[in-house]
Amino acid sequence: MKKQLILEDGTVFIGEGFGSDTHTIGEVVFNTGMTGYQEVLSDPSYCGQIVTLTYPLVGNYGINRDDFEAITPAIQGFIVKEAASYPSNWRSEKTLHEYFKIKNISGIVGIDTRKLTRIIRQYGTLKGAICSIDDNVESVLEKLRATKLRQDQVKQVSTKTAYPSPGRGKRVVLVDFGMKHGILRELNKRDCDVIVVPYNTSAIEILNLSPDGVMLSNGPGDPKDVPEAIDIIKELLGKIPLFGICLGHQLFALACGANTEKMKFGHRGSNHPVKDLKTGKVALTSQNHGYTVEDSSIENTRLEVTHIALNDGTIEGLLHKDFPAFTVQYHPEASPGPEDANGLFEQFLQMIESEEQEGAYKCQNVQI
Ligand SMILES: NC(=O)CC[C@H](N)C(=O)O
Repeated sequence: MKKQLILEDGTVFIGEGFGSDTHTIGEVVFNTGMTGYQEVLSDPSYCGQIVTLTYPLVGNYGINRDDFEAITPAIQGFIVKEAASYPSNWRSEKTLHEYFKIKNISGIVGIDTRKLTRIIRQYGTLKGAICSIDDNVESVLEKLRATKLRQDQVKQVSTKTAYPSPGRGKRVVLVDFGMKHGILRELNKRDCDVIVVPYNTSAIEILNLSPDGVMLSNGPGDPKDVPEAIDIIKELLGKIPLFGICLGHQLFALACGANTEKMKFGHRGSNHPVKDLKTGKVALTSQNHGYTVEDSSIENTRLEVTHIALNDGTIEGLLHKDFPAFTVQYHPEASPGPEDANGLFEQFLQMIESEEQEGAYKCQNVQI
């Protein structure tokens, strides 16, 4: 079935449909990774977004049972240049088309994704619709422009109930704002005894689980749409070691009095260079974000900028000057992408260890 991709600036692309035939509207964003499409399409941070990949060949190694970042994908649609009909890999169980059909997600193939990316880079992130070739462009455009994108994505993708992911090491409460399972895998790999909790779990409930440290996960949407999470982090700060990733980093910054702003087209890919300002070392990182911590807002806080993006100088890492807490805008768990920054999980565990030795952050005064 032929489909069209209509952008809010009026551009129309014609392509072939794959997956579900449902019409879909979302924010169109591009990812520059050359591999890792399965992790991208299942990353909950893309909730509400239609993703295009700049790399032209997609689906070559199929879809397997192991590489999901979440079991239920939250993306709104997928735009590719070429989707492999005959994947070749021993782990492959389905084609992209079969998977999208089962999950009822709309895809479009045969699109000039480089042209599309140039439009997004020039215009900024914009709304788009994937619909049937028979739909009237003017009426789709009218609907598209009138559509207000949802603001409750974190609520949509966060777990509804807490669950354990056991280990024999440090006890970590992982707050799920739309967690990529890669984060949980990295913690479990280091033998952490993890309890994953919903995004709106109160600070008291978290502390009553007697964690040694708290992780703030990645997640979709604008951090300012989750004020309850900002309040929870404010309460946790200084009581327990904290480590935040991506949305967790942005929420932490807001909780510490800094500000966040929307970027023109964001950072999404697995090849973003980030500089550690202390060591001068550069790591290649996996990224997926459309918001950033505003540079000038750091001045009046107790935060120190530890990392910056080499492509545009935006903030990529923060450290609290008074309390054991640090966060990064990029993804040390990779999935997909380079593992240069993987050591941050060790850094988190070392931070917990040294706080324990000092005996400073044993949760005193917590009411049960
Ligand atoms: N991966 C993430 O956690 C993304 C954070 C936030 N939703 C953004 O787009 O900036």
